[in-house]
Amino acid sequence: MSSTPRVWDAGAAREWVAVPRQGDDKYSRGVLGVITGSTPYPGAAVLGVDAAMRTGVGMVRYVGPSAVTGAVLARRPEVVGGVGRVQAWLIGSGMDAQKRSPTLADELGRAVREGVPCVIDAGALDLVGDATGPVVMTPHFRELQRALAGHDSDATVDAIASDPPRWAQRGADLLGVTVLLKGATTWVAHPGSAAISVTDAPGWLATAGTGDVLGGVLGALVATHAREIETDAATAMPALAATAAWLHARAAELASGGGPITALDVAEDLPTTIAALLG
Ligand SMILES: NC(=O)C1=CN([C@@H]2O[C@H](COP(=O)(O)OP(=O)(O)OC[C@H]3O[C@@H](n4cnc5c(N)ncnc54)[C@H](OP(=O)(O)O)[C@@H]3O)[C@@H](O)[C@H]2O)[C@@H](O)CC1
Ligand SMILES: Nc1ncnc2c1ncn2[C@@H]1O[C@H](COP(=O)(O)OP(=O)(O)O)[C@@H](O)[C@H]1O
Repeated sequence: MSSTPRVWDAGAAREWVAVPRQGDDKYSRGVLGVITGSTPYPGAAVLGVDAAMRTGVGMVRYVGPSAVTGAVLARRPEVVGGVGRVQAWLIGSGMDAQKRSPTLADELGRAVREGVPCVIDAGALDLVGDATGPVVMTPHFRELQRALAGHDSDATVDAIASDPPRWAQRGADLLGVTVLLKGATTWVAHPGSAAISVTDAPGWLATAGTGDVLGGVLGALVATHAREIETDAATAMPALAATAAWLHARAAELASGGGPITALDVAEDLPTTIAALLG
């Protein structure tokens, strides 16, 4: 796609944050199903779920091993455990695709084949092609290289790092999904559309777990825009991805104030960031 990339800004982001309408209840606002985390990486589930709830969503249903569910509930008692009806899925953060149990493979397979929008991260990126609903995938450079390995032998980590917008677009075109490519600048690409950039995130964001927080933000935005996605997924999915990256960057800026941050700091500053945006 040769069109000039669009730089996402506050005006654009404001259009894609769902404010509860009078008469809404938790189900009409949207429910996010989450299958993230694992015994080696329980924190990824905690971070993503906390970020999703702080972005604003009717409810989160979490599905995972009992020890990880315990960690999620210890941080967020509002979460409901177990499978149920959802408007979107967030899957893959804090998982290793090489170590997937049959039970987890079954849960992930059912989620991606349900036809609802999916945010696919880290250890579930190999399932992008199995999804039957709209998908936004959220790789960093190494993860995009792995996802494209069977499609384009030129997709090396160095090549992706040297031209992220080109490779985000290539990924979107080859895989037929929205790609949010993480890095110092975040690039969002969708087949046949101009790329979007999200700039000016603080370098302090380069710390463990901030990608898991971004997954939660995006999951909440997707779950609360089911109607818009059903009407026009090609517009909604890239706009929601860019809005998630924009909120994430601004929350990081607020949390940082020029100093170091942790991933949880970013999640904690999401409500204030959203309130300031809605102003
Ligand atoms: N709190 C949580 O639960 C968190 C959970 N997380 C979860 O972890 C999972 C894996 O995510 P990831 O991005 O680390 O995976 P991946 O792309 O395979 O990278 C591995 C590459 O890194 C490199 N490498 C390693 N150490 C290095 C070093 N010291 N210095 C330099 N290089 C080093 C290593 O290189 P090598 O050692 O092989 O040479 C290899 O190339 C994922 O599911 C994510 O969600 C994270 O979000 C964090 C918080
Ligand atoms: N140098 C940087 N400047 C600003 N943001 C960055 C920089 N490096 C990484 N990020 C952002 O930090 C997050 C890191 O996500 P990810 O690589 O998935 O880490 P993790 O797996 O530890 O959560 C992404 O949102 C990415 O865009």
